[in-house]
Amino acid sequence: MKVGIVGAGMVGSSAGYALAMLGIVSDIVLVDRNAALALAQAEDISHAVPFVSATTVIAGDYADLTGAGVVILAAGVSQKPGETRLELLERNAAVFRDVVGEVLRVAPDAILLIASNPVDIMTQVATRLSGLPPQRVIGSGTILDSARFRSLIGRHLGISPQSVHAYVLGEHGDSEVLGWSNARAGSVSLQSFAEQIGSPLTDDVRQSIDEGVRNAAYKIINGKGATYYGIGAGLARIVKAIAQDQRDVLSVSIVTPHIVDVEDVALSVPRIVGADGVVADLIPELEASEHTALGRSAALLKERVESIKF
Ligand SMILES: NC(=O)C1=CN([C@@H]2O[C@H](COP(=O)(O)OP(=O)(O)OC[C@H]3O[C@@H](n4cnc5c(N)ncnc54)[C@H](O)[C@@H]3O)[C@@H](O)[C@H]2O)C=CC1
Ligand SMILES: CC(=O)C(=O)O
Repeated sequence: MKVGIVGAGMVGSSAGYALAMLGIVSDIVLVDRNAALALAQAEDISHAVPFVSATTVIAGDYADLTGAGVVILAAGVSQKPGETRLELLERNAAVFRDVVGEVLRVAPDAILLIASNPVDIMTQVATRLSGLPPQRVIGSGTILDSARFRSLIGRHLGISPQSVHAYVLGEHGDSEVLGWSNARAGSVSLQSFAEQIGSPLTDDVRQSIDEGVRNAAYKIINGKGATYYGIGAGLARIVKAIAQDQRDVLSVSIVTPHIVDVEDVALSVPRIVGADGVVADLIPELEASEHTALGRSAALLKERVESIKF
């Protein structure tokens, strides 16, 4: 499969690097309005390829995306220290008005994989601009937040994050909802396992994990200006599910007809991802407080998406 990446900055190039390291696609094409940057990133990534895979990595123009199975959209501006994701909306919506049409002109059958922030709203913008079915316009959503959640739970319990099954729901942003009530260590409820090993999930522990997940991006951006390795790996993980028709359960964002009391809003719940994009949703049973918080998150996103013209 050929994968296109529009936006060859930190996120786009990290996704390209992660994909090249996985070695699961034949071709990666990087496109950026800064052609020199795209070329430099492609060259650099291609020099890592001989160590692990045979993926061809080039820089190109939109025409070079012809035949792509997936196109990642990581173009636009990113947060400055202290800035929220939602503050990027108008600028990145303007970028998508140019980019989405260009991509579809040459790759009408591609699944669009959205990374640019605010990712849920950009997913809804891309869905509307493209006219594609929502299942084929997938935002990375809370895949990164779920990884952060699993990582912090795993650390607390002393088990691998891959053995923690836990999802962050709703917005990829400040209103996100950590799904504590559904979280599992292996097949055991988190609370039960934590008590068995004498490391209970006290209110303080939960609070500290919640803050660690919710504020991760702010802390990293303060420290090094941007986040990119985590989302790069997350995007590669979604491409793998599509390229290999894996039907993996991943928390990703698509326009969802109905969630809590909100209609037609893009946000994340666990969904099954395969060759045709999102194949089905796994709407979790939530505790009352989580259900209310998910409704608030959905309503906030809906209000913001209705505030922009596209
Ligand atoms: N979904 C997620 O979990 C995450 C999303 N992000 C978001 O990803 C986006 C990219 O972030 P970075 O790579 O750090 O930014 P960056 O500034 O390093 O890269 C953005 C690239 O987009 C290019 N670009 C801008 N307008 C363009 C256009 N019209 N056509 C083609 N290329 C264009 C720029 O030349 C630049 O190279 C941001 O919106 C950021 O907030 C960042 C981290 C995590
Ligand atoms: C920047 C961003 O969206 C993140 O790292 O979560």
